[in-house]
Amino acid sequence: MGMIVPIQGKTEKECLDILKKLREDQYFPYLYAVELRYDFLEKRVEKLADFLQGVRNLIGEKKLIFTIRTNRQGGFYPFGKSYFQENILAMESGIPDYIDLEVECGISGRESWKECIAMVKRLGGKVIASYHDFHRTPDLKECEAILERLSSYSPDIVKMAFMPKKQEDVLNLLFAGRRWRDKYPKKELITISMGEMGKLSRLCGDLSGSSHSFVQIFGESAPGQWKIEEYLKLHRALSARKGIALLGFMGSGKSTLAGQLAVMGDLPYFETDAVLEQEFSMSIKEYFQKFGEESFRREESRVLKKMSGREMILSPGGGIVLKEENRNFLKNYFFCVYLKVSPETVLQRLSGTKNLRPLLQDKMNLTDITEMMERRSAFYEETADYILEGDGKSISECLTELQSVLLENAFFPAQV
Ligand SMILES: Nc1ncnc2c1ncn2[C@@H]1O[C@H](COP(=O)(O)OP(=O)(O)O)[C@@H](O)[C@H]1O
Ligand SMILES: O=C(O)C1=C[C@@H](OP(=O)(O)O)[C@@H](O)[C@H](O)C1
Ligand SMILES: [Mg+2]
Repeated sequence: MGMIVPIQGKTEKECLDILKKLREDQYFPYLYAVELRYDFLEKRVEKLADFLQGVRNLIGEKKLIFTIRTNRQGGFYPFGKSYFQENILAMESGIPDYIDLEVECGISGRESWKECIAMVKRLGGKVIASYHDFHRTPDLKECEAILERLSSYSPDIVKMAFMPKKQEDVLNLLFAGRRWRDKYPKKELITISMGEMGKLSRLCGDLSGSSHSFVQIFGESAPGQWKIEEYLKLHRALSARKGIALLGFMGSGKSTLAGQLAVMGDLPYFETDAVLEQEFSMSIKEYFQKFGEESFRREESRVLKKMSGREMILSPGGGIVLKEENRNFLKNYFFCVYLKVSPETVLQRLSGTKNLRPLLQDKMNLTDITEMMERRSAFYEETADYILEGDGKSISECLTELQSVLLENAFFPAQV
């Protein structure tokens, strides 16, 4: 789960000062995004593009969420026509990555939201369709209906935050999110049960399907937010997904990158192939010759199932995703990165290698590699939490990208 820090300065200068402090903070590399709560500003910003550029200069490549929380949904901005205008103006600067748009469910005016969302997208922005109630939690059925209504606007992220009055409220919200996420596994979701009672909801995204959590460094923007240092520790302890798995076709660089990543993160490193080679005292090539692929796949799955519950870097064989049970296991226990490369890259990297893959023995040509890759690529994509486009990137470029993705998803070991 990626951590998002809200910025709530009352003036432009205060926001920029907070961001300067944030940039120097030891936890800055761990952030997924910074949320600028525009409604906290006491005065409308005259030169919004300049202000946002100042923000961007301070946060570098971190994602920026521009949020105007209105007085209808727990914020300070008076709802009206200018709500849409300010959001569009912000996006016209081309600087925010996301615009948070409060979507009113069950009232007329759907067209205004649709228009605004279309405009944000046309300007190159992404949309978080959000819905908050700081006083209550709707029942399970209504939570589910709200999620459907929010997703009917085709936003990039759906966000729902409610205040619980009883324990059941927390569970209902989480359950509604879980069901929604199972229905739309590739869509992103943030579900929050607020206050002390709901604090667990901010930590258990693996269970509830929630992708990100708002945390505090300089004070909370909504009740129940964890302090970043608490969040990092607790999330790691509670999450079933403790490992990091590198997936991809033969030659995509799994073994190479996993080995180096393990050193960088001081983590144990496992290769399903190496475990099997040791167990059977023979190379993978010899195993294929003696026992065939079917037997190899059985043994490979067996070894994989032993790899849960520990922090580690895992480099499985490229064919691990062929079995559904393996894909599910990987999704449940690992943050999965798909190293995506073209058939040309595979051919170039594996031609002349001593470690000849048995499945490519008579197939070291573009046509056969392409065909085999096409049979697998949907499985890699389905299993991946992140896709790293590897063509043309050096090993060290891949490592740098991997490290920041893992930090931003609270997966790399805390060095703080
Ligand atoms: N980013 C990269 N750029 C260039 N060569 C690479 C890169 N990553 C891996 N390689 C090389 O490609 C070959 C296959 O890499 P390997 O890690 O064994 O892949 P896999 O485990 O996915 O089959 C090795 O010779 C390795 O040095
Ligand atoms: O893709 C595959 O089916 C295989 C990939 C190999 O590992 P690498 O992906 O590390 O080459 C190895 O497990 C075996 O030869 C089968
Ligand atoms: Mg390998």
